[in-house]
Amino acid sequence: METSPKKQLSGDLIRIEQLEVDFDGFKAIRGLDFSLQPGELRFLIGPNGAGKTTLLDVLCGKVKPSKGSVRFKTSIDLARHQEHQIAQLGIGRKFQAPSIFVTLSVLENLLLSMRQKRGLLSSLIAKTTAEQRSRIKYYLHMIGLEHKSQDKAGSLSHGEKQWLEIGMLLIQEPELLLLDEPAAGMTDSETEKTGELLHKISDRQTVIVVEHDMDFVRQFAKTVTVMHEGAVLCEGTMDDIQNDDKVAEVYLGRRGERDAEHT
Ligand SMILES: Nc1ncnc2c1ncn2[C@@H]1O[C@H](COP(=O)(O)OP(=O)(O)OP(=O)(O)O)[C@@H](O)[C@H]1O
Repeated sequence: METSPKKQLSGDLIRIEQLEVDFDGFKAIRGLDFSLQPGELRFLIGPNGAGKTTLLDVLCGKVKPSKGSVRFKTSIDLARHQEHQIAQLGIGRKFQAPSIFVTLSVLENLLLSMRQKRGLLSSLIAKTTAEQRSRIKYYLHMIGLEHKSQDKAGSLSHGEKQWLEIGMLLIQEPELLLLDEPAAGMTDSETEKTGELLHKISDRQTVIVVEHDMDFVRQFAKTVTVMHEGAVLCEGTMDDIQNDDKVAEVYLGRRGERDAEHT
C-alpha cells in the first residue's frame, strides 16, 4: 500500500544553526547547531537540563527561538509557523503521558487521528475509504495491536497505550516523528518491542528520540547526539560517544572513575 511519503535521497530534513532559546534571561539553548537527514533514527541524550526537551519543543513549535534558524526540508522556516501548522507540515510530537481516548476502542482512536474532516465517530467509520482502512490495518499491525483493535484503549497495558499513541501519530504520516522517552515505565519485553518499532518506523520516516535509558540507547541507537548546557557536545555512534572524553567528563562519569572500573 502507499503509506508515508518516500524518503528523500538528499538534503537535510532539519537544519538548525546557532539556535538560542531564552526563558526570561535564562538561555536553555545557546548556539546549537544540529542537522538531520531523511530516514535517520537519531537518539538525543544528555544530562538533566541539557536542553533536549526544549529542542523538541522548538521543532514542534511549542517554544520559539530567540535567535538562530530552524529549517525543515531546506526551505521551511519553522520559527515562522504555529504549532498546529507545524503538525500539518509533517512533524508529529509524542509527549510522555499518553493522550488517548480511554473509553474508545483502539480502532476508534486511530480513526479519530486520521487526517479528515471532523465529524461524529459513527459517520467517520461509515465514511472510511478503502485506502484509509488499509492504512489503519497497516499501522495496527506495525504497532502490534491488530488483535486488540476492538478493545477499549483504557484496558491496554502501559506499553500498549504508548504504542497506540505512536500509531495515532503514524497514521497522520508525519515525515518527522519526535518522541520523548518512548520506553519509560515499560516492562523489559515492551521496551524491546518499542526499540524494534522505532527501527520499523525509521524504514519510512525520520525519528528523533529523547532518551535517558542508556541500555535502551546502547541496544537500539544508530546515531546519538549528546547535548550539554544547551548545545551539542558530540555526535556519533554509541561507540564514538562512549570513547569521547568530553562525554565522559560531563555525562557518563569522569574518565578516571570509568578507567578505574575497567582495571
Ligand atoms: N518554560 C521554561 N521556563 C524556564 N526555564 C525552563 C523552561 N523550560 C525549561 N527550562 C529550563 O531549561 C533548561 C533545559 O531544560 P530541558 O527540559 O530542555 O532539559 P532536558 O535536557 O530535557 O532535561 P531532562 O532530561 O531533565 O528532561 C533547564 O534548566 C530547565 O529548567
